[in-house]
Amino acid sequence: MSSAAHIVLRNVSVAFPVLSFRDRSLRSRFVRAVTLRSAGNAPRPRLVSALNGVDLEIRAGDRLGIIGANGAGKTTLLRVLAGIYHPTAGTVDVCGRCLSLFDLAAGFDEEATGYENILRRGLVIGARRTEIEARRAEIAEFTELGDRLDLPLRTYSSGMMLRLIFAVATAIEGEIVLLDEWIGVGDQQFRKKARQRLDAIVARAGILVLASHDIDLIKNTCNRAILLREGRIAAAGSTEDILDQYLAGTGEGRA
Ligand SMILES: Nc1ncnc2c1ncn2[C@@H]1O[C@H](COP(=O)(O)OP(=O)(O)OP(=O)(O)O)[C@@H](O)[C@H]1O
Repeated sequence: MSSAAHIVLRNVSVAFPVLSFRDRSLRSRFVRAVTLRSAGNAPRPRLVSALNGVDLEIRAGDRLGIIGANGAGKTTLLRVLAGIYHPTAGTVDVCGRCLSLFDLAAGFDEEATGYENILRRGLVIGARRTEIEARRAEIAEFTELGDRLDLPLRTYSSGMMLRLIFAVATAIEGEIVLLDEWIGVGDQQFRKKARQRLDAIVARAGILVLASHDIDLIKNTCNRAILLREGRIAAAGSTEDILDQYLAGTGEGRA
């Protein structure tokens, strides 16, 4: 796999327009219509800022941890890197094939069979149809779900569902792996198998970006980290330094 993978973000911001419940309600719309308010008086959405002026360069060999409190912008940043969100300002340059191992439920259809969902989910995480079809048998075997793969997804337990998600996610390779903290999946035996497979994927990837609240996971996986605070990069540096700053901010201190 090429080692030329890189990511450059310049001054990236993401803001979401949000209408309040009151502005969206049918009653409010009806009242506005009967009082003949002009379009100029239509409610303006409030903007929620999720990322603000983010500058970031990630090079081949980097294992970047993204840490920050709830709502700091971690998932939004992963989604920008995956091309799911386009920035409202700034530029994003991602060179290399991205494997998006987060947003676990995306692409699944409750009424479709396990086999059909293998294809759907594979396409969502960035694989080509031919690639998924070529690995179908291998993915099915890894799930250990046997004939149940012919049944609709709505009949699966949550553990079975996780097996399917994980098997698809880790059958495909990417130069850039985007991940959050969902690794603790399934029962004990499956978790061990899953962890080994994920480690192999991460080892082969040129770049890993891991967004997590799990300090040990970041410490054991990443060589660089950024601390996000209210959508901005508050600090960037070695994993050790950034975890120190994060834990000092939360008042937890280091173990
Ligand atoms: N679709 C959306 N519409 C409106 N606001 C959003 C949307 N997605 C995220 N936000 C807001 O953007 C900010 C960043 O959210 P994000 O999910 O990226 O944070 P996070 O760091 O991943 O949080 P957590 O650790 O809780 O998962 C939050 O204020 C959130 O409310």
